[in-house]
Amino acid sequence: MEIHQRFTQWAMSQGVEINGIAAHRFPGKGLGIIAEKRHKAGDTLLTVPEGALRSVRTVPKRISAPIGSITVHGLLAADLTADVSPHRAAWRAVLPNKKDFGESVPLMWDEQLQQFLPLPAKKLLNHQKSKLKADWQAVSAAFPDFSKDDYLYNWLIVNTRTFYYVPPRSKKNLPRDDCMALNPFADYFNHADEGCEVLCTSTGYEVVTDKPIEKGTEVHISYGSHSNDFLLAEYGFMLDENKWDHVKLDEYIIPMLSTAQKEDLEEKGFLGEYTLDKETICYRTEVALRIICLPRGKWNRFVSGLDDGEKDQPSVNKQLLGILESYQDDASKVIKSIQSLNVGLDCQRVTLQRRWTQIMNLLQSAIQRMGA
Ligand SMILES: C[S@@+](CC[C@H](N)C(=O)[O-])C[C@H]1O[C@@H](n2cnc3c(N)ncnc32)[C@H](O)[C@@H]1O
Repeated sequence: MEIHQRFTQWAMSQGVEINGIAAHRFPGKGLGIIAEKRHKAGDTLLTVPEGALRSVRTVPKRISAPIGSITVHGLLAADLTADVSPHRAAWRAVLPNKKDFGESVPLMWDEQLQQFLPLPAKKLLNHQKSKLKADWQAVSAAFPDFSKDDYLYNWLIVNTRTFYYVPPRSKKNLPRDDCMALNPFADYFNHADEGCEVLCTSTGYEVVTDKPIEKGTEVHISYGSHSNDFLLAEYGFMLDENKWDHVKLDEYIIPMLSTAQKEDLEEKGFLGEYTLDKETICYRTEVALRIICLPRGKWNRFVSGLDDGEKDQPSVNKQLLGILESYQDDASKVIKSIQSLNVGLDCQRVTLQRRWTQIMNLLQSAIQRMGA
């Protein structure tokens, strides 16, 4: 852990204040943060001053000027790729390596394996691919000596380690995707579905405990209310216990709708985003299923709140059950296909199977709740 001690010293020299926590290796998670003493709820564990962040404001002109217009993500990745400064060597030394990303992040997987990601993860992946392509086009034109491999590595560093950040006194409204900064030492924190509070103030960041934490246990923050498909596509991991996990039923419901039904749903703002979580199906799904199985007048009364829909619930449930069962059949076929695949790494195929098993479990719980 010598490199971590060196980095910790360096971070403190940049004004970072660390209270009773340290970097620690956790199996299956890389590095994370461990409590070195007992903390009570409301304790400030970490303060990172504005001046220690790496953001759009700290990118030198010699990097930004030749590139011109580009996302903040793409620019920070270019800045990291060019960075050989001894000043930040201690920080570079504690970052994950290319092999870590190669195993975990779907963007690095064989395309044949990527095809087996659940649709929401695949959509995020496609978005990443087009963002990366545009960023690399702009950066490689300005810096033809950069290796694509190094740029991709740094692009993933930015993707997996930045915090939401709006530079103070920004004149223009940055798009959400561009609000990001690298945050030394804070970027050691791993994610859980609930974690310490991360406060972004005008002077920097603070991490404050949300509950008492025992000495020797891992301390988490929450990267957001993310499903496992999101965590997998964006960060290359999934949680076993994730209260925000859900599956989308759009692939099954939308093809069942006629053009007129889609138009009606669109007009009322209910087309798509049909979600099943650990406890319920969402109201949007109820509305879509009812347009399929009820006469138009009844559907209108339900949507306008004149009918609570109780009497028609059995027909809706029957419709839903059929959908959940065919989704289950498909998921079990996907798992079998992954088992017979010969591409990619074992750990990647295991991750995919784990995700599809989680999906099967979500579907099974919903079926059981319906009393089927
Ligand atoms: C901000 S970094 C956290 C520090 C990182 N673990 C490291 O080794 O440097 C985010 C990355 O940590 C890993 N990670 C975060 N939370 C995790 C968790 N609960 N389980 C497994 N890996 C996790 C993922 O690889 C993710 O892309």
